[in-house]
Amino acid sequence: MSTAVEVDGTTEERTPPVLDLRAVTVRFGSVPALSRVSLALRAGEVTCVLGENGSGKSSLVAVVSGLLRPVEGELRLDGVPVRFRSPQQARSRGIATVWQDLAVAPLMSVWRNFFLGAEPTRGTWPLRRLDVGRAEEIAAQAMARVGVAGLDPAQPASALQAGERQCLAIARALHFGARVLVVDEPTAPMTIAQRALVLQSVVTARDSGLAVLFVTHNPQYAHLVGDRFLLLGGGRVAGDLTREDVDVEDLTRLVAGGDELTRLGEQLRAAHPDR
Ligand SMILES: Nc1ncnc2c1ncn2[C@@H]1O[C@H](COP(=O)(O)OP(=O)(O)OP(=O)(O)O)[C@@H](O)[C@H]1O
Repeated sequence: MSTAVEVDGTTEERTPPVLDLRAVTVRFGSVPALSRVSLALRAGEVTCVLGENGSGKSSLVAVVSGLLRPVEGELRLDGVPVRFRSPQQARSRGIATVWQDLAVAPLMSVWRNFFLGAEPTRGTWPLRRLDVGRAEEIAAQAMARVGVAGLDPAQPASALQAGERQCLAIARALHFGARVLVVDEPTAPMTIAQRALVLQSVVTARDSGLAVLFVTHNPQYAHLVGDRFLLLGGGRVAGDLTREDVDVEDLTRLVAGGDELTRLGEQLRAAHPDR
């Protein structure tokens, strides 16, 4: 089912969101980390979240991933209100998160990290055995799909570079049928080649029909892959723009004016202290 919306006087068909945040508020004590943030994530679309430190990006990731529960507002999955009690629950509903400080089990092989308990087996009980060959083949194919070709799946995960680790998590999400992919880009230094790998795998996920939420500090990277841009300032939505609204220079200017975004958020809060 799709809905028709008016865009510049023309009627455009838009699919309904997979995941919809409606006026979500999150507080830490009396500090509002997010204030009435709304956001619709659609299949085959990358939504980039941008904002300076403390603007609420991690809180937004935590809400979507089931780590934080909003005090106000709601999440809807396929139009139905949901309340995730844990990241496991969000994951079981098809929301895969690639955390900023993503951990891998460094001494375990790449394929073990890929399956993490969901390994393929062969034979029937009581002779059921782990099918290592098949597991390696699937992991290697899944990694190649996100742009990491020719990888030895038997090597320890510690041999992977930072971007490849993120790709491993994205490859898992694709293989296990996630519908929403949340990528919180690491702020730690990464080579351009590693960043490019992550961006490429975000595009692969989008082209495979996932709804992608991509959190980044970098407007250039955002503009390379984003269909929509959510600008946060002081926990509020300070801008919700599409590719048609902004070119990369506009986006860079808006994000570089992070202080302005924060001030705007504070002004909005002062104007509506009850919200
Ligand atoms: N665990 C916490 N306890 C108290 N306040 C918190 C906590 N986590 C975040 N905050 C506050 O909530 C607000 C939003 O923080 P958040 O970490 O979501 O921003 P961010 O945009 O992800 O920042 P960064 O880019 O530095 O990670 C900030 O004012 C922050 O100080």
